[in-house]
Amino acid sequence: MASNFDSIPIIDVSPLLSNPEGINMDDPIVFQVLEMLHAACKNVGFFYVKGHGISDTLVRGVREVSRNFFNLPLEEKMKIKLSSTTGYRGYTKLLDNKTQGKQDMHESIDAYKEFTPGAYGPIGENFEGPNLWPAYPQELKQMMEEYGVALEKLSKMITRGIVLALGGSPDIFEGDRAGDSFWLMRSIGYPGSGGAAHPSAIGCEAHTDYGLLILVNQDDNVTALEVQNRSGEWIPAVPIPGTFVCNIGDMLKIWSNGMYEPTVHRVINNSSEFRVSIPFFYEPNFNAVVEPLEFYKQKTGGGVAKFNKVVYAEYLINKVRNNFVHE
Ligand SMILES: N=C(N)NCCCC[C@H](N)C(=O)O
Ligand SMILES: O=C(O)CCC(=O)C(=O)O
Ligand SMILES: [Fe+2]
Repeated sequence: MASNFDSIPIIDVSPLLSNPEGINMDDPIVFQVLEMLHAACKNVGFFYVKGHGISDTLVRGVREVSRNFFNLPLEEKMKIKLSSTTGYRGYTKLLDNKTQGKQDMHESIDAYKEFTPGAYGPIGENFEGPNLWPAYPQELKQMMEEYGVALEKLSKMITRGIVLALGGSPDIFEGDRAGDSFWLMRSIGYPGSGGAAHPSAIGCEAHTDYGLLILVNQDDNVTALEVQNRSGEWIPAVPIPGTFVCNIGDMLKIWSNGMYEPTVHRVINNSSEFRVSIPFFYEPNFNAVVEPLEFYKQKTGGGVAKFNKVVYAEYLINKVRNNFVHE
């Protein structure tokens, strides 16, 4: 559970990425990184990731190109409108996103992992693609696709680090669990309070995220993401250039039998600037059956499962059906 943290730790993950053969547990520097990952997941549920190896050009580029898209006239943006008939892929205008039943002061483009129609059975039909990309800026599709590949790899390595920290098998989340992650990436635009929004409008209502691990690529010049500690105080995730803000999701709580719990967070853009952020949601496989793992049951609660199992696709569709004002 979140402690009374007053800041969000910064973790340099480069030692986890430097060995192409895998993570070298005998390296004392690696060991230190793993300890930090465990402590951050356990006490805060959030940490900054630096030393991730993803080029600044790509990280800034996807934000700039997304910003150029959000600057287009609404009519143009609505050409790629998200609905229940587009597999929940595409653009959603201001106030049409809902979090915890409240309308959010943000607009977004959602892109999920693409899959062959039929591959996930009847429930999978809800999410059948393809992703919808705009004609302008024409480079958005290619940049986001490159970004998705890079972020999936990074998420996988951080997830391995979290498991290794307690001495688990590094591939515990591979295969049927998250080896074929049904990831989502969202480009999000939050108007400044001088713009379309009224002052202090909630950009994204307080919530936890659904999946395994989330990496947020946020603008450098606006502080808007806030993370709640145990006393209920909101701790700002002040942008640190060159980092991602990483947090854990609901499914990691179940898999880890409560060792790690997601932390409530929200977004309020009180600045006069339009803010862009791009969370990458690293999720279980679409059809994953998520239940407390033996390894974590031994580490928590004396081998007893504290949570019932969940089929990720069912959990997801129940959430997503309530995420939009219009379909
Ligand atoms: N597949 C996933 N993870 N979707 C999460 C999107 C976030 C929706 C919204 N902010 C909410 O939290 O309700
Ligand atoms: O924009 C952000 O910084 C985070 C957004 C978020 O929490 C979400 O979309 O789940
Ligand atoms: Fe979130």
